Amino acid sequence: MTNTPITEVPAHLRAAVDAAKQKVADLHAELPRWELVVWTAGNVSERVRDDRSPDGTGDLLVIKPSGLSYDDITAEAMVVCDLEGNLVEGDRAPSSDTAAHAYVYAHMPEVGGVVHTHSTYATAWAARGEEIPCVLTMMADEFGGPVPVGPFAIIGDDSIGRGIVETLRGSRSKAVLMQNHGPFTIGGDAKAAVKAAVLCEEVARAVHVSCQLGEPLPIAQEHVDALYDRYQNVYGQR
Ligand SMILES: O=C(CO)[C@@H](O)[C@@H](O)COP(=O)(O)O
Repeated sequence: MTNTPITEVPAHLRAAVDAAKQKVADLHAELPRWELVVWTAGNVSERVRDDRSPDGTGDLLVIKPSGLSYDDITAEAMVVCDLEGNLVEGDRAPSSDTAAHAYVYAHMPEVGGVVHTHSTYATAWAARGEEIPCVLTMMADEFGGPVPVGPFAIIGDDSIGRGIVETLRGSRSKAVLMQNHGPFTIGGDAKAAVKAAVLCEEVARAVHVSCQLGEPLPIAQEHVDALYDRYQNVYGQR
């Protein structure tokens, strides 16, 4: 994605960026709350869409600064980057996973939020490079099938982001287990991506326990499809 560098938050995005900073700050508290992280090992971002750039090149992302303790996270501490991962606003370096988040936003226009954790059970499946089979109705509901594994990729360039996109593009899953690393999740906004991270860890744990007891039973594809359709289109308060 080539576009003129964004050197400051445009005036017409100021209010949306400030709202996203508060939302992303608040959502980081959910990571320790649901025991998805230790220390600072997780991050949440949200896209801020620029309607004046229909090709998405003016969109921004809001994410935490790298290494910031969850106890110290405030809206004011959040940083803003463009979709190439360049810092646009903030006085600290952005998350070390910013390039991955940015690559997802740049190549999956429907994605509005990205989360990365090292939650224990999902990371254990990632260490084995094994997808989580769709043997629970909760998996059919939220992921529409198995939780897939993405390629081994070293942090530092767009290879993690590329692996996430290659794995999730065309998949119903909102979660990918990056081999030997851990889960990344996506959603229509940051809250949906956090929910996917919470449910990914829950099903990773439940299926792991089931595997200790014996062979989990698969769910027929027709039932997976029906469960996914209901949950995505009917479930909850309308
Ligand atoms: O997994 C890694 C580094 O390998 C990161 O996700 C984790 O340490 C969190 O880094 P940030 O504090 O977001 O820079």
